[in-house]
Amino acid sequence: MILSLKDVSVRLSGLHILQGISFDVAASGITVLLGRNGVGKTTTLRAILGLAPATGSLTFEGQSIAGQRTHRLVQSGLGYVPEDRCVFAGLTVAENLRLAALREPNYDLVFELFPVLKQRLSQTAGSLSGGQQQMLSLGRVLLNSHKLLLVDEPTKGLAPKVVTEVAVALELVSQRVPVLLVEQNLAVVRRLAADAVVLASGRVAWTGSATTLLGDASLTKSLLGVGH
Ligand SMILES: Nc1ncnc2c1ncn2[C@@H]1O[C@H](COP(=O)(O)OP(=O)(O)OP(=O)(O)O)[C@@H](O)[C@H]1O
Repeated sequence: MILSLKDVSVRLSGLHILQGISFDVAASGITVLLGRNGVGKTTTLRAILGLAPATGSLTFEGQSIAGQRTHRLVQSGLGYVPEDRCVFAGLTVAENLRLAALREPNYDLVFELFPVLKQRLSQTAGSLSGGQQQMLSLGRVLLNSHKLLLVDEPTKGLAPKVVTEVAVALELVSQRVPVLLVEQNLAVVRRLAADAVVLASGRVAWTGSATTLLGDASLTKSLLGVGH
């Protein structure tokens, strides 16, 4: 495992959003974090990154990271792709990438994974399709070497064909770097995820293989409230 949470709690505005959650993230492939709307998935990612005030134990590569400042966590190898596709709409693809680049950016990797970005370097990011913007968002993080990526709902609001493109992109990314993925689209989860963690009412309600979870219709319905 690369990341471990033990008894992590978060209170926001007096509400006990995460109530002592524990789970591990595998050192390779994709671990998917699931749960109904508002259950605390984004808050979990924010707690890992030091962006939400958490108590409990957080261990990254065997070292405690509880209470560490966000910039230190990023320096030590945590990458974050937030839900809102943080691209600068008025800047070109090349400019977006240049702004994200730290020491020794790996443009070759980004262009190998997402050739479309190389073809559209001089196009403004705002005029890219939703899927292309998501690839730019992932590309901006992948320019710099990370040991674990936290990716929040990358397929949200995308058309079905584009969802598949982003899923393929994530699959390629996960061959290079492990990913903790928040994803609501169960077809994407089925395609990508080896391990699943389900949150419910601020707690971990289930952990196991995504295939097992999605293969059990009544479990999926009771945990996620959806049939499939
Ligand atoms: N800064 C905040 N102050 C107060 N409450 C908050 C704050 N941020 C989030 N919350 C609440 O915490 C709960 C969990 O939110 P969070 O965004 O983590 O859920 P989520 O599982 O990612 O939801 P979704 O699937 O809808 O994106 C929600 O009820 C939300 O309203």
